[in-house]
Amino acid sequence: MGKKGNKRFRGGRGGGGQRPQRTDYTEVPKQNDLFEQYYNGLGIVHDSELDEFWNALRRDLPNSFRFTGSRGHAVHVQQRLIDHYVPEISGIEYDGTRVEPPTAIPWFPDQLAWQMTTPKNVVRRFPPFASFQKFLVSETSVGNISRQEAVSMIPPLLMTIKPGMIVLDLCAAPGSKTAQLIEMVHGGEEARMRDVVQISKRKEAGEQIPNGNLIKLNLATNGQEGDWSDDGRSTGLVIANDADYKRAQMLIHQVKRLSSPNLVVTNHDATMFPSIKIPPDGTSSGDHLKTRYLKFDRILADVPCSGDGTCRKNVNVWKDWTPGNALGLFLTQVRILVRALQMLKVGGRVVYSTCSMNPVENEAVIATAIERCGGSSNVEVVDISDALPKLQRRPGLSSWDVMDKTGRRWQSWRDVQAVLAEDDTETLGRLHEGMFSRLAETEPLPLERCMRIYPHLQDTGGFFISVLEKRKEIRTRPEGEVKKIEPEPSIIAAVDGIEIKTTNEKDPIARIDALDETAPPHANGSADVQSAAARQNQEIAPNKPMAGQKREFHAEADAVSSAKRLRMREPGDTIDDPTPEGTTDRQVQWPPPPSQLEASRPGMSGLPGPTLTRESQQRYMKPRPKQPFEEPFKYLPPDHPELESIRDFYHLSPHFPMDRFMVRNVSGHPAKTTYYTSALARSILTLNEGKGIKFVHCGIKMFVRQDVQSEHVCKWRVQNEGLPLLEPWVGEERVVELRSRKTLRCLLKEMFPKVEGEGWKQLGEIGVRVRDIGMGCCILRVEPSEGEDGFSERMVLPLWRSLYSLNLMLPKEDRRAMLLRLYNDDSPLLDHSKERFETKARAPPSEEISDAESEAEAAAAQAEKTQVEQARNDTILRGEDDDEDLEEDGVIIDPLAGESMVTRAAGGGSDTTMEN
Ligand SMILES: C[S@@+](CC[C@H](N)C(=O)[O-])C[C@H]1O[C@@H](n2cnc3c(N)ncnc32)[C@H](O)[C@@H]1O
Repeated sequence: MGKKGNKRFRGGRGGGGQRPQRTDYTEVPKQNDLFEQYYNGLGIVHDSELDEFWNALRRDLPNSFRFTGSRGHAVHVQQRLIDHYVPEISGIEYDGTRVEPPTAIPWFPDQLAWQMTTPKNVVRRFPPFASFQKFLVSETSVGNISRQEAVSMIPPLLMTIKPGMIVLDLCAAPGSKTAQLIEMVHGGEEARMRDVVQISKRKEAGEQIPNGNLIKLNLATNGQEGDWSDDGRSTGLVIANDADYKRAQMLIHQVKRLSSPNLVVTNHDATMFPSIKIPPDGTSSGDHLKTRYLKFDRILADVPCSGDGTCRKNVNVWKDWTPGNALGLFLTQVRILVRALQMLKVGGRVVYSTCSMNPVENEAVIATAIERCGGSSNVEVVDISDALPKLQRRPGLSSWDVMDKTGRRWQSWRDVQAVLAEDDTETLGRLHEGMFSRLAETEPLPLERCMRIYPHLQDTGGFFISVLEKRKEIRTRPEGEVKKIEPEPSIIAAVDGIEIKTTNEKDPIARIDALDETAPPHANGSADVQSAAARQNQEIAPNKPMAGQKREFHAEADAVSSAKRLRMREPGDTIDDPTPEGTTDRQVQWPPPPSQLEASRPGMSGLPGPTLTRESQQRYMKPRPKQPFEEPFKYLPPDHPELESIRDFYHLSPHFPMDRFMVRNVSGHPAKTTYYTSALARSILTLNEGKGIKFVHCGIKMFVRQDVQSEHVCKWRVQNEGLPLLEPWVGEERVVELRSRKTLRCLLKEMFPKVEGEGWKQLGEIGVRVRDIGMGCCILRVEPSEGEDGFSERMVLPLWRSLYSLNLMLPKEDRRAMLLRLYNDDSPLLDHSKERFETKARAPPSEEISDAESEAEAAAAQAEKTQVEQARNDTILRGEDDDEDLEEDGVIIDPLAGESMVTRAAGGGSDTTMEN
């Protein structure tokens, strides 16, 4: 944990300049006439409930948190809360009344989410809470507890994710929902892997086990069906995307502790999320293998929104609420949802959510997106009334009115058109036909199947969720058909121009572009970096662009359109989809990769190309500002000498795949860190290299280079985050088994306990084993056992044996968290290396020690010193430095330090608020 400076959020999202002051919550009056008038008039709750509704919105939000990680592990941490802290807190009195202890959120499965009404500042400062506060801080810092608003936990629960599924989280930062998705994709993985190892060991021992039905033989998995094709490892994938690069980095930090090799993080505008190539399926079409693009089983569209449902924690909502906030986000929300539906498999589901209560951002978006996708025969609003039965909810709205930016209410688009005849475009600037309810239609959508959560129902924030299922491949209607009443803004006009042009084209590829256009490019060519909100503001800018500007946008957009056409004509590429061309997903890529721009220049491709102005060429060719260079992902050949040395030293089973290791540097040489990814992640990274897709993260650290003094010791030490995946396949030669609580406590508490001389005798049941095991990295395996001195939980930890001592290679914060949880011990750690080095420095040179002996000793001392430094680096890298980064982004490690875990940032959401 960082020690530098005050960890309380000081506002701002980095990027230089002065940090804004933190809002003094007591100073913001919780009152806003338009806000109250709009929702009172909408009738979203019965008149008799209105007082309760507004009173709840004005109260502070309870603190809620979730136990994270694999289910088995999360349950152990949760048990500590139940057994120890709940009884302890129940006895505390504050201000003369008994404190309410934390309670499990009733609708969340397995009691893995909790909430507490005691104010944060009381928990932080009132001494009787000190040990509970320490538990929360410690478990949060190591990632076992994640502070998350209760309603924000709902969308992933409605995604019905099964291990092995391909999942996309389109607006993912800061990542609290992504973390839930990752956990689901990895569900049951550890148990499956252990079973596979057991079975292969039994086979090796000569037992006759019939091939095929491994499930029947399972021990740990207890007959669980599912993701067995990769020796039990999860084959699923989570792609987490955010348009904001800094927030994408926050997300990476947030989910790092889950150590998923099945996670890929991208940085794109979701309205034009690029299509991702996957390997051909082996069937051929004519002379060529078909190019295939990734389609998703599940997509989460937790879109940027006005966030008025978060006013219990973001008090500025009271101050800043205007009807224009929602109106300004509508188009972006529709585009994101349409793009999600395009990328979905038939039978797959999109979960759309916002933390806004405004129907313009919710039901209107659902209806407009479904309409654009061809109606309810193509996309169904799923009935989720049976899901999460204990969750109090209200049905989606079927009719509503829309408040324009002056506060005037409109019942229907027809009313707007009537006034439009009088040319009142200034006031009505942001209204769109799609924002209005369609109750008058012959077959209205079953919007009551959407889910609305109001603050007074179960003391939460306000929230909206809808689950959509794709029934058929879709042909999206061009956005231009959704009429707007304002003068055409620049970019939209440009794209509409392209659409009209291309719709008349005979070329089917051009028609695909025309039919499927979901979002216009940005005026400044940096679509992916700019937030949708900022872009939206640009699009609805009332002023017409200057004529010159407009022409340039046409030229740029034409360039892209042409580049897309070229790309689709790559040799061997055919669209791998049985439905007619033009009806399905297409590639969206902005800006096009330089190679395509090269090819799109007149005369380069043999196809008619656009003429780019010099200025726009420069804009595409030069690196875009604020986009840090991402190191490439370079996979190592499985027979790379470094990998062979690893395989031999750790006696890795042949079942462990050696073709999924990669490094992140241009040379592709394993210099410092070797990462591991899932097979699908590898295919995606390699097939899409250089295609303009901005991958910003993938892979877990599996091995880190370590200085060693003996040539027989492997230079690659196992990282804790890679251990759960590797450990089942490591040979017994490098494993130390521990059974006693006392021994583990000693290893956690003491850094570098002595093994040399008689030191090993102090190390209990592992003493002889660690005395005799060769130097280098090994694995400490803690098996659960009955009895007082045993463990209820299985654990695996990296251990380093040097000539003199032994050391758990864990960051200090992990040691402390485990000591507190397993032993209720928060006394300081002991570092034996210091005293040993000091003693050695004081000792007079001994005449009896031979040169060879003293050389060996010096080498060993040096190795041990390196170990100490490495151990400290681990702590710094995973604790202090990261923490410093987080501070920059306004993330607070203290779990009770407010949901401003992340600062206000473009995007809104239950974890953030929209800046308008
Ligand atoms: C409501 S927040 C998402 C919260 C997140 N799902 C979570 O649970 O932690 C919305 C996010 O959308 C991002 N965003 C805004 N416009 C976007 C766009 N056009 N494409 C992708 N992401 C966008 C914002 O940067 C913000 O991080």
